[in-house]
Amino acid sequence: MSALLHINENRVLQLLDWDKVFHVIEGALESVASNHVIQSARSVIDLKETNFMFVMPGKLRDDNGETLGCKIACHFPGNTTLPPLMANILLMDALTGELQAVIAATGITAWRTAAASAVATKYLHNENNKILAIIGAGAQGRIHAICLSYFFKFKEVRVWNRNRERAVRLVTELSNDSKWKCSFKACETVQSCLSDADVVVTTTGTDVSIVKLDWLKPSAHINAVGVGLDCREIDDEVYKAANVYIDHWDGAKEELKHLIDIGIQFKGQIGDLIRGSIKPPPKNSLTIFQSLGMAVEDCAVARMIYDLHMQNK
Ligand SMILES: NC(=O)C1=CN([C@@H]2O[C@H](COP(=O)(O)OP(=O)(O)OC[C@H]3O[C@@H](n4cnc5c(N)ncnc54)[C@H](OP(=O)(O)O)[C@@H]3O)[C@@H](O)[C@H]2O)C=CC1
Ligand SMILES: O=C(O)C1=NCCCC1
Repeated sequence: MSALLHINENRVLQLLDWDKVFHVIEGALESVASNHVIQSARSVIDLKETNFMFVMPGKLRDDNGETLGCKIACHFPGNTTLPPLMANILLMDALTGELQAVIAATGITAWRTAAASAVATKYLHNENNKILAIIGAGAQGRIHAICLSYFFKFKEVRVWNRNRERAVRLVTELSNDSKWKCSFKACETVQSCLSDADVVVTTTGTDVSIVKLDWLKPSAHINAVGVGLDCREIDDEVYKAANVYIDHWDGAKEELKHLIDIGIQFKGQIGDLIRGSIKPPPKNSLTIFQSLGMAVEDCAVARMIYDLHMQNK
């Protein structure tokens, strides 16, 4: 038996790199479409008092061989000093099942989710000098603003948040960072944030629809990141008008029943677009990447972190 390794959050954040994460996430999305993965929809346990536990096991085969892992994510929204999402990944030897490492995964969850949106944006709206609108300035809103600004050269990045102070704080943080060449703006309303926006990210998970069809540019691309069985942040009319893509069918069948029930037919998985096994949507059409998050994204990034940690000890 080898000794169990723990890679903590600080070490993970030192090793995360946007180009590397983008590469492994693009590979993981593609592997899903090529049937090189084993995973299911996540299982969710309601711990009451608004706390939840999510369990996400998966196995994938990629350039690095076979990777087996399981993320356990606890969402405790009442946390004050700790982040609301506390996640860890158990990484196993794919041949024996032996536990190799426990890897902190709060940062990994944020980065892999934003990278999946960046991959979807590459395949559905690969343009520079545009306007980005971020709806929700929590962990996902913040990391999406950073990740998408890194990969696409926006001329303006707008942020709306229910509690406006948080949007202003994020905009101040981003404006003070000299590596960004675009302008950042906190918006008063969702409508003003969306007006003329080319790329939109929704990250509130709210059960009331706050994104309306009339407020969107007809050629906008939306990365819909908020998830949960009650999540309705985007109005049904938007889904009806859009070409909708998902990350994985197994998750969609479980967690997007409300969209299936109103007749939404998903065009395919992002991995199918990457493989070229489905046609891209018509240019200038409204598109949605409905992200759910996948175990194999976590496994792929955990494996990358493990390998980098071992090479740079
Ligand atoms: N697709 C994927 O792979 C993943 C999706 N998620 C999902 O992304 C969403 C955001 O997660 P995360 O950023 O980590 O969470 P945070 O707790 O960090 O942020 C939550 C955000 O949602 C806003 N919000 C909450 N309730 C409402 C409401 N009723 N109306 C408007 N805004 C609201 C908050 O605003 P305020 O500041 O005013 O409270 C805040 O901006 C969740 O739905 C989560 O399940 C998370 C991880 C991966
Ligand atoms: O994909 C994930 O990871 C999560 N999604 C929803 C909320 C918790 C973690």
